[in-house]
Amino acid sequence: MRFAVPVFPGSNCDMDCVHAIEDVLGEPVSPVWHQESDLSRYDAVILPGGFSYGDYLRSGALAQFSPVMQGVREAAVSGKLVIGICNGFQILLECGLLPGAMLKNRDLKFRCEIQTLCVENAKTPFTRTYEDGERIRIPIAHQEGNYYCDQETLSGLKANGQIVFRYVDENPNGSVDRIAGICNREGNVLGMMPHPERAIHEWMGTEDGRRLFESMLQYGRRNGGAA
Ligand SMILES: NC(=O)CC[C@H](N)C(=O)O
Repeated sequence: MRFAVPVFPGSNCDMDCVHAIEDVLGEPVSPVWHQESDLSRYDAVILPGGFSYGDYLRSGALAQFSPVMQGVREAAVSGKLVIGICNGFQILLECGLLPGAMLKNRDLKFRCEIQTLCVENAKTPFTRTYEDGERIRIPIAHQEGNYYCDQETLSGLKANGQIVFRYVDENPNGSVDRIAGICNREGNVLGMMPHPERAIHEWMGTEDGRRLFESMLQYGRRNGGAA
């Protein structure tokens, strides 16, 4: 399974994502500069965290116009797996591949710490090796992770099983309904604020992120390489 990691000016978790795929899966993975627009040779896309375009205007607001987002849209529409982590999630919201918006953290502070999450839907291609209701520990690191959507959108997310992760012990950023990660209706596009790529080795303090990448590979293989 071939993974692409788009790199925007200001991305800073791109190589962590590349290492996660190499270390956990041993699958081919390439950083792709944001000016490329053709991602057709890849089976899955990981939009990494960071501060694309310096978070100017709003996090992810400018990155949505990078040429590589054309390739990301095509991958999403064709059913390939697309995951946005932190700034990647913010970009997916800005470009409309996922519903809702991100506000500044309720306390206006950058929060960088391990959080306990509940896996709310273990049937997605990204969570199939977890259990429904399982508690996992994954770090967050953001200042604009206060997920917001209106009541109608929230009802739709709940009804369709699109809430994939929720914060458990506390709500670190003030997100609606303690949301930490959501997917699209089809389930092939996931956005999450916590960083699974920072949770893949014991020395990182938690290895609970490994199974997310393993889930993607398992799903991709069952679907003939391409997800
Ligand atoms: N690690 C990240 O991707 C966090 C950066 C993000 N732009 C923020 O809201 O702070």
